Amino acid sequence: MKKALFITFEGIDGAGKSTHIPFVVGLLQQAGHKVISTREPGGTKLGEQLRDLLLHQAMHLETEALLMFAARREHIAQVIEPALARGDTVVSDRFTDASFAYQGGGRKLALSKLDALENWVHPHLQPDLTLLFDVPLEVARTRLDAARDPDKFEQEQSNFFADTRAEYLRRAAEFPERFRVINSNRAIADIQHELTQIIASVLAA
Ligand SMILES: Nc1ncnc2c1ncn2[C@@H]1O[C@H](COP(=O)(O)OP(=O)(O)O)[C@@H](O)[C@H]1O
Ligand SMILES: Cc1cn([C@H]2C[C@H](O)[C@@H](COP(=O)(O)OP(=O)(O)O)O2)c(=O)[nH]c1=O
Repeated sequence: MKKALFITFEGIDGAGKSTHIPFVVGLLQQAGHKVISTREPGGTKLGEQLRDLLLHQAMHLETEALLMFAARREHIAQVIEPALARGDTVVSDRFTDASFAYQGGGRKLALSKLDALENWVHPHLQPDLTLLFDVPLEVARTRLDAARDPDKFEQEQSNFFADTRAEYLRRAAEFPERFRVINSNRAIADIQHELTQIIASVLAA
């Protein structure tokens, strides 16, 4: 049986990660994996209700962090762990690195509090591979302006995204064994070429 993988997609809003998820899911399926594609915040009925609050309702930054992890707890229990236990591969549009980047980097919640939540909610679960889509802020902003109405996070100022991006890159340097940083300021075909190589090397490992 194929080894079940847990793969996460990360990046600031507008970096292009959602664009590439179907492509990577296709690569994994071609390699014989059954793939569960999911997202955070969300992925469960309760999680999607929490997502709606998180993306549209102003709240204290600690409430925001706690609700992100509450949604994650449900997501792990109902979706991620059962899928991995069945031998399915899980692809998630964001996971805990997003809490460190947005609530920690962007909003300045103490990283020690996020460490505590992570150790509580998933002490033994980490992604096998985290694809970090990295672009300059102005590129992300231009893409978002052209694409959609902004939610609560997407309305933040550029210094918020500079700090969010910096925390993502700091974590990529801290956990090089699972992170791959992808220069997302390129043609989609070039990014797909790199993704094909990364997935091939992970599947061969
Ligand atoms: N490499 C790219 N070059 C040009 N436009 C892109 C690229 N990647 C994504 N886009 C466009 O940018 C917008 C945001 O992409 P999306 O994948 O939704 O970003 P994210 O999920 O990271 O917020 C979309 O309109 C998408 O078509
Ligand atoms: C998972 C997670 C997401 N977020 C934020 C990042 C995004 O701005 C937002 C929703 O993520 P996302 O699904 O990437 O938004 P979209 O579909 O609009 O591209 O939630 C956090 O702040 N902390 C978290 O832990």
